[in-house]
Amino acid sequence: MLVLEGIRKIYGEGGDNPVEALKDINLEVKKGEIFGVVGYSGAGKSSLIRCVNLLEKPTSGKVKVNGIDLTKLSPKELRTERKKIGMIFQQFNLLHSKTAFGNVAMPLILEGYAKDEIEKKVTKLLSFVGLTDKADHYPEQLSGGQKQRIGIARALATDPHVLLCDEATSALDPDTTNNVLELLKQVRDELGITILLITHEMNVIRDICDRVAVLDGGVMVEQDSTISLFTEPKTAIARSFVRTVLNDALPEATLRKVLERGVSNSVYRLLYKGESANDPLLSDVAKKFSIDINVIYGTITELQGQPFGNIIVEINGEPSEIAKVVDYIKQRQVTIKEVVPDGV
Ligand SMILES: Nc1ncnc2c1ncn2[C@@H]1O[C@H](COP(=O)(O)OP(=O)(O)OP(=O)(O)O)[C@@H](O)[C@H]1O
Repeated sequence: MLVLEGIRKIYGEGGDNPVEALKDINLEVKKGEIFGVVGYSGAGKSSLIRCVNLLEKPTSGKVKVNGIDLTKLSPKELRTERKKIGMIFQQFNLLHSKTAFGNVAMPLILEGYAKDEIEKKVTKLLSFVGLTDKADHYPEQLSGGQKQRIGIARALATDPHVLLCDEATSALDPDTTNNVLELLKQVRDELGITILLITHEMNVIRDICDRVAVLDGGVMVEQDSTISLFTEPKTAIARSFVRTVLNDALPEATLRKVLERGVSNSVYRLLYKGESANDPLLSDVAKKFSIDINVIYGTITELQGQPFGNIIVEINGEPSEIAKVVDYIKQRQVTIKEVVPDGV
């Protein structure tokens, strides 16, 4: 549905201080998917999302929407194709002189829709975003969450196939963020719209994204399903993002203390996904093997509606018996990794 091929963006090319903001970005967002790009400030997120609708022209590379390469189109053709791409912004970008109704109507007025058609469409969109009663309110009379709902309704006015979200919840408090994320899920589930979002907030990725890419210094360093990235991040930067919402690092001092307790103990991290999170694994292990097992730390959260357990245990026993336990746990579809001092 949305394909980026070899996207590079260099600001000030040919000048004294060129900035290479994007370096060979390749990604494919499937129809009906919610895809998140996460990165720290300056990673290139805004450049990337602006390259998708050609608000920023990529220095090289292709941007394909439904197989059409937008970089090859004439200005007129691009105007037509752009209607298939809606966008919402961190600061909402509403017109202050227009009511909620007027803001949502704006793209339709620009498209030359008839008055009764506009009336019908805007009424439907305001109802979809739950703000029918705010139709006559001006932006300054709306809360941040309501403004973003109006922004979403406006973006949907031209029936886009893709919705781009530029830090759409970064200006909102946690409760309002959840409400707006729920609405974005509804946009995907009920209207079948594909969503590409950029954010620096890992909770946004955890709560609504099917897949995620990590951007660092203009390079896409990791790309995976959300559940895999949370459970098995491969790069240090992905791990640090995951830890902003799942603070699962065992303090070094605690780890050393546990390891100093006995000569024959080891510490392991167990990661349970999906159904296996509900298995009584630890009590099975304690019954089957001649070891002692103690939980040092444990959480169970939800990722993509599936339970995800992250537990750190101390296992006391003979090394050969511990090795058998590790094998047994692996067979139960649970990831098990030894935790060592100064490890990750
Ligand atoms: N118009 C511009 N001219 C020159 N350099 C730019 C321009 N826009 C962005 N940059 C540079 O490109 C790099 C990536 O910036 P970008 O805004 O895309 O990152 P970001 O991840 O969105 O950061 P933030 O979250 O802070 O907005 C930065 O080094 C930035 O200074």
